[in-house]
Amino acid sequence: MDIKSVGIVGAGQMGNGIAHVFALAGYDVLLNDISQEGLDKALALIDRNMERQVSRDKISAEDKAAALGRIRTTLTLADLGPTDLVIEAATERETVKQAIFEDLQPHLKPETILTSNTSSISITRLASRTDRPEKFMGFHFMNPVPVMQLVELIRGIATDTATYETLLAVVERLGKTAASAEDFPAFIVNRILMPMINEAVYTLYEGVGNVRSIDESMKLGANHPMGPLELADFIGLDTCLAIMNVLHDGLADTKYRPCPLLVKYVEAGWLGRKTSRGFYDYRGETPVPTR
Ligand SMILES: CC(=O)CC(=O)SCCNC(=O)CCNC(=O)[C@H](O)C(C)(C)COP(=O)(O)OP(=O)(O)OC[C@H]1O[C@@H](n2cnc3c(N)ncnc32)[C@H](O)[C@@H]1OP(=O)(O)O
Ligand SMILES: NC(=O)C1=CN([C@@H]2O[C@H](COP(=O)(O)OP(=O)(O)OC[C@H]3O[C@@H](n4cnc5c(N)ncnc54)[C@H](OP(=O)(O)O)[C@@H]3O)[C@@H](O)[C@H]2O)C=CC1
Repeated sequence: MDIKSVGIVGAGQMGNGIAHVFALAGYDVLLNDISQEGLDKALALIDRNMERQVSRDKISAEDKAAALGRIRTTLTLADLGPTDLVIEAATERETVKQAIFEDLQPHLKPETILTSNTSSISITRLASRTDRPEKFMGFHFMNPVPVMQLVELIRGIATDTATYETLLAVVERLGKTAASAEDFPAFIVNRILMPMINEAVYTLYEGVGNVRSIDESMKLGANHPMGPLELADFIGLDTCLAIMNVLHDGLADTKYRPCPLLVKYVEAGWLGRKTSRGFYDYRGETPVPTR
């Protein structure tokens, strides 16, 4: 199938990044969210991130203007009905995602491919609640989307080959690299990355190190571009906890037990960069460790 238009549900950090790369690759993009403020913020961020690419000669000012012209926004989910491909990038909660697919379904063309950018949730289970499990896939972009090369492609048990091949061609047109993962909790990247982040929070919880020493150790001692706690704040602590819960529930192994300190930060509403406070406090000029 030739994909020309893309509907994106959820205009958070992933939704805006996904809209950014699809628009630059020439797709017509329709971005949906439940709040107008969310949509306005996403458009402003896309503009700023594209401007950075212009200033670094990655794209031309004409490319930027054309891409921005291809992005439309809507608060009405049903408006995504005529698009060829839908990418759900709303909050990492299964009930939220299921409700979106249920509400969207009556408005879709029969041939529209449905995908979720979920970090961890079963694709087979999400697909089984729709009218098209054979045209449903996990389409997992990495954060920040304009920079990260990888896209994980996850087939549910019922996904057909044509759908997989269509998405493979889309990834190629985006100039990114696809990796196929089987549909087990958190797939490949987060199966490996999230237990490391959770272990970093245990290292903090048990007093082995403080926020700064843990992050410095992994940056300077293991050459990670960001320390694990800085990265957790960047991803969102609510998302990190949701992924750990999916691993813990889905694999029934205590080694995936979310650190109680991670739970406490989420309970406090300290979700990382997006709420200006997490393992670091971002409200001042420079981030200040909270422990
Ligand atoms: C949770 C999940 O389900 C899965 C996940 O996504 S897990 C998270 C995966 N992501 C990571 O692990 C990210 C780890 N961090 C990094 O790789 C780096 O810190 C980083 C790329 C984010 C920033 O790198 P940096 O060197 O500190 O910053 P900076 O020099 O400003 O940026 C590097 C490049 O990225 C670009 N960039 C950064 N953020 C950008 C954005 N949002 N949009 C466009 N470009 C961006 C910059 O323009 C710059 O480009 P050039 O090298 O071409 O000049
Ligand atoms: N953060 C990351 O590093 C990565 C995240 N992901 C996955 O991407 C998805 C989105 O994550 P992320 O962008 O970080 O999360 P954010 O919290 O930044 O954004 C989620 C967005 O979805 C909106 N939303 C919530 N419910 C609905 C709904 N019913 N309809 C439309 N929009 C809705 C939220 O609005 P409001 O704020 O008003 O609630 C918010 O704007 C998750 O599944 C996550 O696991 C995948 C790869 C990396």
